[in-house]
Amino acid sequence: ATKIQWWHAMGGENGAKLEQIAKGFNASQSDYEIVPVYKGTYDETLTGAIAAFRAKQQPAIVQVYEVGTGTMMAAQGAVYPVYQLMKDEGEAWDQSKFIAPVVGYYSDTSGNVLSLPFNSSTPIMYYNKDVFKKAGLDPETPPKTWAEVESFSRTIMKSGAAKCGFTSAWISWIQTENLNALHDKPYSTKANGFGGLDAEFTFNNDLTIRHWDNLKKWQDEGLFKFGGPVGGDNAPPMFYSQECAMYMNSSAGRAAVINNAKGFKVGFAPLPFYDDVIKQPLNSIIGGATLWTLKGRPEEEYKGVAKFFTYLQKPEVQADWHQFSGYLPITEAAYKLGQDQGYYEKNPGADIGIKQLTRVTPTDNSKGIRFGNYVQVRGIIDDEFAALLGGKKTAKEAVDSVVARGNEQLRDFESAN
Ligand SMILES: O=P(O)(O)OC[C@H](O)CO
Repeated sequence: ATKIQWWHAMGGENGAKLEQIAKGFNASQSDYEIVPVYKGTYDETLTGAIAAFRAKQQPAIVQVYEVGTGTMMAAQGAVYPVYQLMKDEGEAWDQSKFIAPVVGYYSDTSGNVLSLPFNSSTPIMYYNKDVFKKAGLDPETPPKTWAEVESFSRTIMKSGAAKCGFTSAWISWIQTENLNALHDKPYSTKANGFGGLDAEFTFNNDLTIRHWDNLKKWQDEGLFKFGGPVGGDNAPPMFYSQECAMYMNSSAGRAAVINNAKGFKVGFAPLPFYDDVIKQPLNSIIGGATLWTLKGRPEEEYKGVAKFFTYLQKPEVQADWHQFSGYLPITEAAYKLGQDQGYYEKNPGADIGIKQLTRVTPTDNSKGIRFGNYVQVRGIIDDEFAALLGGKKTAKEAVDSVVARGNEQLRDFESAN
């Protein structure tokens, strides 16, 4: 069989499941063998794939997180657009199968989806129902607003039910990018970067500054515990050990929550918002990743890639992956299959992400973001957030600095492309 490398960034429960999916495809035919290779975090996987391409060592398939989309789209000589691949290899391709927010996020200016949607997510809030009960809070009523997150956290701590109110993974994705989308604030000019490489960041607005300032104050009071840079790997254990009562992370944290949050009941809720800024928050934006096909591999591999991509779109494969991991059902058929199976009734909260993502028609501010060099910008966000938490900068200084340094990255990318 022709071997086809699939570089990916899925560790833990979801990584094991991804390997099963590859095995499922390999067992379904004998011409091709998909070989999954774990390359570390999303930024390590993307950086590694770019280096490999330059060295002519690239895999046929690489999983790239949503914020790497701008970089991949600009790398025209390196990527083989999925719609083109499927056409060339005679495989069926119908973009209307995918849910609208996914198509919107991954289409080029002509409306073509360039990479295969595979694992789209959106951030949600997980909370410990037992701790809520112990603190005298209603376990069926999670906080809706940031004011409630603050007051519930204080109640929880004062009652001794838990040591910390809340933690969060991904300060960049959840507490900065999604924060602005939910409140209908532009993240940059040019429709959050969808309108061109000459976009400039503008998210150093009152909302971001106020929120970062609150996070610093809440940290100092002990209500909030920082989960660490990049994805915030320290956040999940603080929730599993019942140290923090609430926890914001990707909907795809679900599999690990189910596996690790032992001995207490978990509730699922939408992300909180500031109700004096917006009465009803907009949709959250998607995260997770898509599968990009890279050029320059032997011709026979591409037929196998196309067949594998057809396999991944099967409703039963997609629904199984979604239900196991917490990634969204990214095709309408996979969502419907789950409904017909009674999955959402049997698993309350499993559809929080999809509902939050599709609750309104997205505006230019909530459709997503698209920038080059965004791996670097995420690094700058983490740097400046650390400076804020360490008391070296005020929230305004930190956020202004992210925007100034981030804009340098955008200008570098613009001149190189
Ligand atoms: O944890 P994931 O896979 O849902 O991804 C989270 C963010 O989208 C990464 O940018």
